[in-house]
Amino acid sequence: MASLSILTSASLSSSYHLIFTLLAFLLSGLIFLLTHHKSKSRKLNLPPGPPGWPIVGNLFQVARSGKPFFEYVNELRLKYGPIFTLKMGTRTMIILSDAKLIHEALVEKGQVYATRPPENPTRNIFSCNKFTVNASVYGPVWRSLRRNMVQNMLSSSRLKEFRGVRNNAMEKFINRLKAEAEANNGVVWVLKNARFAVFCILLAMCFGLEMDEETVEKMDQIMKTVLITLDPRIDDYLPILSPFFSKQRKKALEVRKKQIEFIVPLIEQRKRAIENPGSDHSATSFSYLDTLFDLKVEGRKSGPTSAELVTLCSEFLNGGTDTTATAIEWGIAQLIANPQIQHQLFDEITQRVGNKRVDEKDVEKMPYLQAVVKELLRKHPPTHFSLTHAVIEPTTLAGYDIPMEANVEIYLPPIAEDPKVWSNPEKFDPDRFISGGEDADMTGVSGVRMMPFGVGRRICPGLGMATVHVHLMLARMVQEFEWEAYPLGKKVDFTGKMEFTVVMKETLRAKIKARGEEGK
Ligand code: HEM
Repeated sequence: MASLSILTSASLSSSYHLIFTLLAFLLSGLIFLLTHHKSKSRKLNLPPGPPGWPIVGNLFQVARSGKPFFEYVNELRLKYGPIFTLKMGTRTMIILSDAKLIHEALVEKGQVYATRPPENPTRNIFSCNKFTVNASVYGPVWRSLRRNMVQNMLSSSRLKEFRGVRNNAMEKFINRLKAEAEANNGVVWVLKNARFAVFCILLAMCFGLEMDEETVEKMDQIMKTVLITLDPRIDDYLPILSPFFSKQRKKALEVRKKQIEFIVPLIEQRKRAIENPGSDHSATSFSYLDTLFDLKVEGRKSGPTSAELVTLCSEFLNGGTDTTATAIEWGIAQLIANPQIQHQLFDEITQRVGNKRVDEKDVEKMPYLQAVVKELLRKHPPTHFSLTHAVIEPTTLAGYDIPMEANVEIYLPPIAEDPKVWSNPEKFDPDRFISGGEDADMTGVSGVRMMPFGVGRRICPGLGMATVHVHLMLARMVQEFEWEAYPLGKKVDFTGKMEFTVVMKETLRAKIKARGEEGK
């Protein structure tokens, strides 16, 4: 979620295999030395285990496997169980994938596990030395930034104030889908359009300015370039190699400069609009920026600098865009693969709202829609890893030492697919939450069963807003259109691919048919 590049660990994307495979062979000797030196000197207090214990994989092996990182981790999990260690160059990664262990760490010992590990130099450029909610270490800066974001933007009362923004974005979204379908024989791209709709909502909330499509596209382009620049590189794991990456560092600084040059004028525009009320017709009543201009950060005399404002706005935009759009893509894929679920959802919408457009207030009267969204987030958590955690002091978990310098990675999918907890976990079955009586508490307070938003002190603060967006978008999409596979009859391929989030490997194209006036 997670890094303004919010999803630090999740962005260990398959793309880095290419770089790794080339470089790793040359560097294998070096890695071997580093790995062995570190594992001997760390003196982990661990129970006896198979050969190679406690470190079950390293950078070289990950690269050599040629597999996406999450697939590699999943194989190790099946072999070594719910807690194991990878030595990724100079970094120690402890991977957790068991609900009880995660509850113990993130909820019961929440404060101990509430910090973040040091960032690499590229990330530091974009996070202004960790001046964001997601990257800041557990302490006064994190508390001030998070409190501000939650209380002033994401609380349920604040969220209601942006209902108009969401309704506008939904109308644009439906019209874009209609126009694309008209131009392409009824065929539309799902992720791209969903992404655009969420991005428009977040932009309006963030800057308090109505933007034309060109500005939105430009901003989107910049955000994507930033995310690509933040993709992990081999020198993140072996800093000794950083002199070989000076070109990439220079490029990162250029991208940062462009980002600042594009966003600062928008910040200035918002400032002028607040200082001279009524002077700017594109200005709306309230925005995230307004809360940041006067932000008091514990332990600091002055408010955020321009560069820090750019970083905080980017965090707000990135945190909720790809994550939400990814959920929509998987959701529509499941509705296509399960037409009876789509029918049942459409029936509920028609019964509850009749001829009018679904509004977010209607969602509470729609138990089946709620069940579909829960099942979607259980079966397809948009990120397969939570953000990387670290401990504020050395501790132990299940008898393992957890040292302060370790990256604690939470691998999410096995939790929501545990057959001890879920009946028939493979099946996409919203009814499990209705007649099946299963429970989907996503906060993990009383026990972890599924955790698409993380749990504990660093749980995603956007949980409430994201679920409003997913409910509303899915409901509007199903109310307006019937969704079918493209080409017609094609079986949906549910293989995932790790990018910033875990998207569908075969980007979803769907055939849509307007439902006609009687359906609205
Ligand atoms: C379906 C949509 C979303 C998903 C699946 C999601 C998922 C996550 C996850 C897994 C984390 C990491 C939690 C941890 O560190 O243990 C996270 C953190 C975070 N998310 Fe989200 N997120 C979503 C939407 C949003 C939205 C809409 C926003 C705000 C605009 C947002 C802002 C953040 C922030 C700021 C953090 C860092 C929290 C901290 O470190 O204290 N997310 N999210």
